[in-house]
Amino acid sequence: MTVLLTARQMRDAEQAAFASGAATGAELMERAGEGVVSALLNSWGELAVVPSRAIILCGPGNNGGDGFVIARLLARRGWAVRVFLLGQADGLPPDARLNHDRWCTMGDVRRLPFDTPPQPEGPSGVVVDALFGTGLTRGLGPEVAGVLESLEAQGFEGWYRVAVDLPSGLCADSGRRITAEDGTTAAFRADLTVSFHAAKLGHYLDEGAEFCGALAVADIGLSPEATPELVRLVQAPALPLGKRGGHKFDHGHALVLSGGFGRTGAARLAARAALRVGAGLVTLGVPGAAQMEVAAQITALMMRRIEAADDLAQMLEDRRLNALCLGPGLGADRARELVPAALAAGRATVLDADALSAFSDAPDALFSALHPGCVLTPHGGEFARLFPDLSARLSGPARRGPAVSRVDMVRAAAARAGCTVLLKGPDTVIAAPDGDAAVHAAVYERATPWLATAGAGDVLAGLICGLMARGVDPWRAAQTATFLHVEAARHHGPGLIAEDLPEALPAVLRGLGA
Ligand SMILES: NC(=O)C1=CN([C@@H]2O[C@H](COP(=O)(O)OP(=O)(O)OC[C@H]3O[C@@H](n4cnc5c(N)ncnc54)[C@H](OP(=O)(O)O)[C@@H]3O)[C@@H](O)[C@H]2O)[C@@H](O)CC1
Ligand SMILES: [K+]
Repeated sequence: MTVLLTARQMRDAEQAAFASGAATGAELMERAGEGVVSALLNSWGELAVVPSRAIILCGPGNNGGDGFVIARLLARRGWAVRVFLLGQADGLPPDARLNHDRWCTMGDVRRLPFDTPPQPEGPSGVVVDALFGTGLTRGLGPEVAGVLESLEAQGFEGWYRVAVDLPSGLCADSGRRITAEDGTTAAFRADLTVSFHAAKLGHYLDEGAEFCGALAVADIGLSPEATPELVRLVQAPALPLGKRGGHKFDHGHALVLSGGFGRTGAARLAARAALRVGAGLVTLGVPGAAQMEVAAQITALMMRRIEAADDLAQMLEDRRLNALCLGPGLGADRARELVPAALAAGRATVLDADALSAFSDAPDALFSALHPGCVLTPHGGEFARLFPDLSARLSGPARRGPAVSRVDMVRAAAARAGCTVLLKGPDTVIAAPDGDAAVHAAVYERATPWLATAGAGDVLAGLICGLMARGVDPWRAAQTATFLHVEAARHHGPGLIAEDLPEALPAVLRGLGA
C-alpha cells in the first residue's frame, strides 16, 4: 500500500527512528542528499557522464541541510557548485550546521538575498531548491520570491530545476501555495522533486504536481508507517474484477434513473459503464416520454418506465435490484421526486450531478436521508453547493502552513453526509464517514487531461454503481471505479469522448488480469 504523509506524520517517522536508535538526524540527512543526487543523475543521464554545474539554494532549516550534503556530493563528482544560504549559519539546526561546516571546507557560501543573485555561469546545469520543505510555516516573502524569479530569468533556459523534498512555497499537506503577508504567492517550479521515505499529500493534491514536475521518492531507511489515519494513494485494485462463474443474477442488477426526452444520454452512458464493469443486468428507469428515445439506443441494457416516486418504490420491491445510480441527466425536479424514494429503499446508491445539485437549497434534508451504502460523486461546483462552508476554506488564500487540504475537507464532508464522498478532479479525493481517505491521482505519468470531456463523470458514476451491484462496498467501489476510469482514458488516449470509456474497459480489465 502506498501512503501519502503529512508533514507531522513524516516528523513522527523520523522521531520513531531516533527513539529506536535506528538512525541519527545526520545519517538521515546524508541519505536524503544521496537520494537527491542519484535521482537527478538517473533523470538526466548526461549528468552522470560529464560533471556539470549546480546552484544550490539552502534555507534556514534541515531542508537547507540536505542542500549542503548535495553540494558536497556533487562537488566530489567534479561539479562546479555555488551555494547560497538564506539567513545565518549560526541559526541553522545542528545537523544542517554540521553539513554547512563540512561544505565550508570545500567551497564558499554566499548570502541570500543580500549577495548578487545567482547567475547561470554556463548554458546548462542544475538549480537545486533546498530552501524550505516540510517546515514551511508561511508564504515566501518578496525577497525570496525575487530570488526564485531571478532563477527563471534569461540564461537559465537550459538548466534543470530540482526541488528537495518539496518545491519551496508549496505546502506539504495540501499542495497549495502559501500566501505571504504582502499577498505574494510564490513557489519554486521544479522539473523534478525528490522526496524522502514516502510521498507527501502535497505532491499530489491541488497545485502539487504542477509545481513538482516529476516526483521521485528516495528510501532513507525509515520504517513503514502503520497509523490508521494514513491516506492511501489509489493504485491497481486488489479485488478480483473478473467473473468466476455464476449466472447473471449472481452479479447484481443495477438500476440507472434517466432524465426525460432529449436528456437520456448521460444515464445511458452510466448504464453502459455499469454493464461493462460486470453488473449482471442493468436497467434504465425512464419516464414515458423518453421511452422511444431510449429504446432506439439500447440493446443489452433493459428499460422500465419510472414516472414518479411510487413507480420507483414499487420496482424496488424486487430485492434483486441491488444498486442504484441517480443524477446523470436526471433533471432537478425529477431528482427531488426520485432521490428520497431511492434512499428510502436502502440500496447501494450513487448520487451524482443533478441528484446533488437539486438539494443545494436544503443539503441537510439530503444528509439526513443518506445512509452508509451511498456514494456522492460531486465535482468542485457541486461540492461547493452542498458543503459551502468546507469549500470556502479551500478557495481563499492559504496564509499558514500547513494549510487545510482537499483531504481534510472531503473527510469532513463524508462525516457530515454519513457516507462515502468522492470529490472529482485530477486529484480525486475519496473519504469514508469513519475518516478513511484515499487520493486517486491522475497526474505525473498517469495524467489524462483528455478525460475532461462531457459525459466522463456519468461514466464514473455508472462504474461505481456497477461495482456495487457486484457486491463491492462503497469505499472500495469508489476507489476501483476511479482507477478503472483513468486506466480506460489512458488506454484510449487523446481524442477520447465519453462513449469510448466503457468500450476501453475490456482491454483494461484484461490488462489487470481479470
Ligand atoms: N523529517 C525527516 O525525517 C527528514 C527531514 N529532512 C529534511 O528536513 C526538512 C524539514 O526540515 P525543517 O523541519 O527544519 O523545516 P524546513 O522546511 O527546512 O524549514 C524550516 C525553517 O524555515 C523557516 N521558515 C518556514 N517558512 C518560512 C518562510 N516562508 N520564510 C522564511 N522562513 C521560513 C522556519 O522558521 P520558523 O517557522 O520556525 O520561524 C524554520 O527555520 C525536510 O523537508 C527534509 O528536506 C531530511 O534531512 C531527511 C529526514
Ligand atoms: K525545497
